[in-house]
Amino acid sequence: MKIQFAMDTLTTEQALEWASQAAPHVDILELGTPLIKSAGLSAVTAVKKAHPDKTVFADMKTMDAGELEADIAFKAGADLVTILGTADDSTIVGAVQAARAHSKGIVVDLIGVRDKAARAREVVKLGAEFVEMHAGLDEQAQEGYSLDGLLEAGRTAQVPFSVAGGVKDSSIGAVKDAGAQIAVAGGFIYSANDVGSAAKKLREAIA
Ligand SMILES: O=C([C@H](O)CO)[C@H](O)[C@H](O)COP(=O)(O)O
Repeated sequence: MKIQFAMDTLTTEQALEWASQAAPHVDILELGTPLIKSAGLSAVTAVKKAHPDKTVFADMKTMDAGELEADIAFKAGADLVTILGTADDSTIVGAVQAARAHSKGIVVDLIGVRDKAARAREVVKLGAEFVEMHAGLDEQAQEGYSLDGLLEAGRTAQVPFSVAGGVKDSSIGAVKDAGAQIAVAGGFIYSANDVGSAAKKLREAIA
């Protein structure tokens, strides 16, 4: 299973610092939505330039104009770009067209989708590379939140998936056992005193 580091920060400088600390232990470097909104797509270009060997993931969370938004992210250096699962099918199809033109991939983020397993099957048929079973930061803050619902959706969907929603060293094993291709971790890594050690801890937990 691959590990994706979600860098939810507001500056390119911070992202570059975190990326260099975590890079030896992760496979995918994600530019979080707040970072892209704050710094722009030049942040994607900077991270790809610093880490050409890593898969660079632009968390655009696009809801409309799929082809246009995916195209500008790929041109900036992204290898994978997210479209929201709540978007119209035509938005996803447009984004997939852009991905094919660049020989890159579209990931459909299922944040806010009630029946994630059913929508996962639909969007993979539309050409998504994989889906992200995702509970966002606001959902995670609610009382009683757990990863279990995401893992169950992944198990039943029968399509390639990642899991994002507060993954940490104590839960990454369950993500692997559920059959995920990728575990996404943001806060667990970037909130640690030592970003590199936190990323290493995740890798060791699934070794
Ligand atoms: O996508 C995310 C969120 O919507 C804010 O942009 C996070 O990057 C994703 O949830 C992973 O971060 P953690 O939940 O902190 O592990």
